[in-house]
Amino acid sequence: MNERAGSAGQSGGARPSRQINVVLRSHEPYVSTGAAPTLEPEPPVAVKPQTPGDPYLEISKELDAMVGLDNVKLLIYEIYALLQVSRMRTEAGLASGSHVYHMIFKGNPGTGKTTIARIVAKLFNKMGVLSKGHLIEVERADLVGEYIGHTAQKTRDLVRKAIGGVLFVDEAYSLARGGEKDFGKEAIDTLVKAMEDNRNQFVLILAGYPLEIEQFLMTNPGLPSRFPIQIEFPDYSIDQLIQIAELMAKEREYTLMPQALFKLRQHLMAEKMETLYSFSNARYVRNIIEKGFRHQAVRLLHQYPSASPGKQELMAIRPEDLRWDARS
Ligand SMILES: Nc1ncnc2c1ncn2[C@@H]1O[C@H](COP(=O)(O)OP(=O)(O)OP(=O)(O)O)[C@@H](O)[C@H]1O
Repeated sequence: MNERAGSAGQSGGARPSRQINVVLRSHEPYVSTGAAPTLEPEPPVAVKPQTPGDPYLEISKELDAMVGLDNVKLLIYEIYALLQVSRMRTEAGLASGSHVYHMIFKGNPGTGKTTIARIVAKLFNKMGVLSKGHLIEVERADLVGEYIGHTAQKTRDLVRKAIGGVLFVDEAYSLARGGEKDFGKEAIDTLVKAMEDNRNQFVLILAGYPLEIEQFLMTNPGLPSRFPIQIEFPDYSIDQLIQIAELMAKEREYTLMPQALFKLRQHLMAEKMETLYSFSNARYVRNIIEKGFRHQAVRLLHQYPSASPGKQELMAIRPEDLRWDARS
């Protein structure tokens, strides 16, 4: 289990740098399709410029730093807009309604689900929906126990820890894999009860591979209606993976040299084709880049045994630094 706190600091600053031009049908704002929705004769949903102190400002900076995911970014903006308008409606003496924010994240490994869950937790905290805005990330082994009653206890303890934040259950479908007699069923029942008992006190996000999550929801007919927000995280294209690699390098003040980028692109094309659904997208790229930093360090120590190689060389990731054999 991982606990990852989402910071709750306020930000000031300028207008947002981007505008989302995806068009959604107004009657289906909560289900993202992953692909750009088909066009309707409606004006595009545009992100309103934020004023300093606007809670969305910091969130939008974090979202902008992520490559692609336009459908996800749009949905998060819609949630923000709904929360803002609910607040205004309350102030105007109108019914603001009680909304349910439990979510399903469908996507292959490394498509950004956990990162977005953390941003969602922060948004809800800044908007006053969640008191803490932290993320408790769990998987089957954290929830399921070894004897009767153990599972319910373990699950309840984790829900308690998640109060005020988000409980993120990765590979949620594995809870249903053993059928009726499995303790996973007890974990699901306990989670459902906790959603009723602790209304609006935590947000539950179930995440996993698209097909398996679909099957999971089908075998639990009571579940889908409890998760009104479903988001698809598409696999990244090769161009997006390259952009992500460049971003990861830039964040650490490294530069991927053109030949290194070419080598990486060739490798990603082959790897993606070979591994298909098990390809771990941005996580795979992160691993290669981080190994690249280590290989570069060893190379530089050998090439420049007695002096600093200089700033440019310290930054340059060359093709020989990017390796993907078992040893690398
Ligand atoms: N769109 C993106 N732009 C930049 N970096 C990204 C993007 N998506 C993911 N990453 C990075 O890739 C890594 C893996 O992302 P993350 O853990 O959010 O994926 P995940 O879908 O939760 O994976 P898994 O299902 O395997 O747990 C993280 O380091 C994250 O910062």
